[in-house]
Amino acid sequence: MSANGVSDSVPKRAYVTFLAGNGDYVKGVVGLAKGLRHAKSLYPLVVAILPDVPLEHRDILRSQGCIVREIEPVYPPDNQTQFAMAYYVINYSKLRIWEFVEYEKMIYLDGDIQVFDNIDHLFELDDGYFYAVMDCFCEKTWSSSPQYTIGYCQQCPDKVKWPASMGSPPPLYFNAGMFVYQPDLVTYRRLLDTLQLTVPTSFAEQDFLNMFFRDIYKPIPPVYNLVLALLWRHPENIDLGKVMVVHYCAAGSKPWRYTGKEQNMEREDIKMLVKKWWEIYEDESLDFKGSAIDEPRKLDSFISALDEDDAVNDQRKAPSAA
Ligand SMILES: O=c1ccn([C@@H]2O[C@H](COP(=O)(O)OP(=O)(O)O[C@H]3O[C@H](CO)[C@H](O)[C@H](O)[C@H]3O)[C@@H](O)[C@H]2O)c(=O)[nH]1
Ligand SMILES: O[C@H]1[C@H](O)[C@@H](O)[C@H](O)[C@@H](O)[C@H]1O
Ligand SMILES: [Mn+2]
Repeated sequence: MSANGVSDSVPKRAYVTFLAGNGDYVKGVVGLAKGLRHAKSLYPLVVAILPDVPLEHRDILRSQGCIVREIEPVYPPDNQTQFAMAYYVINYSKLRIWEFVEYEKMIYLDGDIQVFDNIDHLFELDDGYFYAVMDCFCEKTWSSSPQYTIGYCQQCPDKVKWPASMGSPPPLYFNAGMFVYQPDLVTYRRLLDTLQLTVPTSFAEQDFLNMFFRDIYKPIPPVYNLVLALLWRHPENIDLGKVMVVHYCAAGSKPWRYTGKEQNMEREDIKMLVKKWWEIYEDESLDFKGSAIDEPRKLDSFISALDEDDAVNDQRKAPSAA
């Protein structure tokens, strides 16, 4: 038994997301915390936050039952950020989540993801691999890639075949908005060291993680991270009724900013998915009812303080030797 009465044999698992800045992504994280509760997930949501997240937002997250952990930003090598899309550069800080070794296994979810069904079973996947959903190369965000240029997508590799003249086809590439991984300090150090030797590329840490974990990457089905563009680019690969996790990553699809004006956003399936996100976000019955959970390190010192109190109490209760 550990000090807080939880059996040590229960595997230490948690969901984890990332939050930066004082903008409206905090809404996404609140929505995600409520979505995990709605799906009756057994594990908490840790929010790795950059120092620029304001106090009011941290309080909102704690009041929603999240475990808030401040992390230091991670920067790519000096003066080379111009190669990555500016908007994505802060995502290198995500690498800090490998440091969360008080958990044996974690599921990372972007703040613009919603979980509509319980996915706790993903924690049972074999150790030693990196699990994530294969991305799609068909949207304009990919327009500077060779894949996009020739119309090749790993979602339908036989439609436009990778020409032999271009060498072997690119290795499988995952979307880094959702993945199952094991925190580990050796890996953490290697990630940070390797980053300093790596020239940043368009999709920042997503490209980097793809390169780093290439040999142990195992694809999982798109039901665990529906990259919305799959709905119009590869509808034959998607059965919407079976989708458990939705990633509102397509341009104009963030539910808290949705106007319906951008391309594809007028689609009925998109309107339905945005509505479903709002239903969870606005459902007061999904608000956290317990008392705010402090970050683990502080909780540890709180527990040891309690233990000290117990020791004092025990002394008080102990019959006098005299
Ligand atoms: O101002 C911001 C911007 C981003 N984020 C966090 O960073 C995550 C990633 O940003 P987006 O979700 O907007 O990015 P995309 O989904 O379009 O990007 C994809 O490519 C990125 C490349 O850097 C990352 O890998 C990301 O996880 C992956 O889903 C957000 O969900 C959110 O958790 C913030 O907190 N504040
Ligand atoms: O991570 C990116 C991002 O999510 C984009 O919105 C999407 O178009 C890309 O396919 C993906 O690689
Ligand atoms: Mn995202």
